Amino acid sequence: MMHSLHSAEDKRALRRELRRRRQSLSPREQRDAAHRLCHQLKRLPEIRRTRRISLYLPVMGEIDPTLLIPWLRKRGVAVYLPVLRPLSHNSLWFVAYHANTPMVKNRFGIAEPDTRFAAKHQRRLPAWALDTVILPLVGFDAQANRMGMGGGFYDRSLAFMRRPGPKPTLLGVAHACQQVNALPVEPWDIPLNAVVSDQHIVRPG
Ligand SMILES: Nc1nc2c(c(=O)[nH]1)N(C=O)[C@@H](CNc1ccc(C(=O)N[C@@H](CCC(=O)O)C(=O)O)cc1)CN2
Ligand SMILES: Nc1ncnc2c1ncn2[C@@H]1O[C@H](COP(=O)(O)OP(=O)(O)OP(=O)(O)O)[C@@H](O)[C@H]1O
Repeated sequence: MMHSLHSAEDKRALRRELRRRRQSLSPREQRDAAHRLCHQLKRLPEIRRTRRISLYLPVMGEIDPTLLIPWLRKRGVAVYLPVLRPLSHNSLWFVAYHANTPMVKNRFGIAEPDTRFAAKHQRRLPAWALDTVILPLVGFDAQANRMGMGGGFYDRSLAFMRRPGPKPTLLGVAHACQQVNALPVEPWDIPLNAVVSDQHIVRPG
């Protein structure tokens, strides 16, 4: 693998390679990874005390965090999904997700709760109102640095983390095969509290 990423071109190439890696996992490997991830997550103190958590519906080989939902429901935890904000460039809202939530496809083809419904029922929150955010990662390193899809969606939505005030726990999740030696840290990157894979938990520092 590459030792350093000096250009945007290198970063794009690495993102492409890591996306290819997770997409080449078999359905069986995906299923096993999802179960192992769920097991790792349930052990985390941050998850055991969460009341409002956002996760995501997996696409294109992303590790599946949704096996956690029944366990969260039993504990009375409110579950949210990211929704693209219509009038705010590349940032996210978080909308309550239930079995009967009306869903629509966003411009990337990812199912998300219908915001018209969410607005009416006041079930739409900015990230600061959550206590845990589960982020889908394309790549991560041993320092828990992250690489996402490249849209800056989570970084923009979490920019408030730099200011005083309430701060959710940020947990990146990924397949173990998405780990690399080192990722470049960009000025806008918001640090994670941990990265959780199907095989281990990585904390920064
Ligand atoms: N499951 C899931 N949901 C998520 C994210 C995610 O990474 N995974 N996001 C995390 O940010 C947000 C959506 N961000 C995304 C950013 C880029 C692409 C994407 O597929 N881009 C295409 C090319 C762009 C296009 O189609 O116009 C690509 O890279 O091939 C998808 C989602 C919110 N929801
Ligand atoms: N807080 C911010 N304000 C303005 N632009 C931002 C902010 N955060 C990130 N960006 C922009 O978003 C773009 C994508 O950033 P980057 O490549 O780090 O995405 P990513 O972290 O992989 O994606 P994501 O956050 O969606 O998982 C960059 O061009 C960056 O300038």
